[in-house]
Amino acid sequence: MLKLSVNVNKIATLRNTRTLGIPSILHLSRIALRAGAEGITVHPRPDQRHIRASDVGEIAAMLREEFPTAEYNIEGNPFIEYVHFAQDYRPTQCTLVPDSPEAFTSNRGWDLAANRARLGPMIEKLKSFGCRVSLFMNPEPQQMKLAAELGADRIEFYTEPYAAAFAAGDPKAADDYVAASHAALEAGLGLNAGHDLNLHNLPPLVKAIPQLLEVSIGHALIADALELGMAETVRRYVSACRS
Ligand SMILES: CC(=O)[C@@H](O)[C@H](O)COP(=O)(O)O
Ligand SMILES: NCC(=O)COP(=O)(O)O
Repeated sequence: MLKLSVNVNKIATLRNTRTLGIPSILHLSRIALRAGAEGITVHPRPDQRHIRASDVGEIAAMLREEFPTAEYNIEGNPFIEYVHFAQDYRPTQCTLVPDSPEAFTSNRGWDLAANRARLGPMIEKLKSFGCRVSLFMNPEPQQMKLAAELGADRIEFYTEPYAAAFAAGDPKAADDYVAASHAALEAGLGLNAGHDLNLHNLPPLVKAIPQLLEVSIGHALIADALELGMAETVRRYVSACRS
């Protein structure tokens, strides 16, 4: 069954504009998990623009104590601090992403041939911590065999191009992903997907690639949560104004 991992980066983005601790990442993660999400994803970036080092540990402790079957997915370029996160908190899954520290958001998958000397030992180290390792990848069938040879358990398709093509009405939006999924499955890899997935583009992707194991969704999900919660919230504030 396809699992949903809720990416809470954007909750931290809002929280970080004040020093009040609201919205609370822990509280909203609990709500997400109680509503049926199977996991929580964070992407702590070196500049701590959203998720802070302290969040990574606090979420790990909360999941361990309150939701022991939930999956914890930590994404990032495996610089030294990332490795410490994996070693200290033992997430279910390490998703390795090749983004530069100053990148606006994740914007590409790995070039495995160019990074094999770094990734091979890194994957081995992360797996020695008991973590599943997933590589963030463009839908490129020719790279899948090497992903498996480097020791990855899964790949996560970088779905921004799919989301953009879908939004533009391209009927072939998922075709490259389907081709790459065949190569990945053939190589023995599990399949995840993420980036710019939303309520509209997710169902056709799942239909095209029924073998998907996990999607991690943040930006659109948090935006939808604001929209779907706005009317009730305003009703309560109006009522508070009249009380
Ligand atoms: C790895 C990935 O696809 C990302 O979507 C990422 O986790 C989002 O990061 P930001 O929230 O920093 O844009
Ligand atoms: N791995 C993708 C992710 O965690 C969330 O991406 P987005 O939904 O914030 O674009």
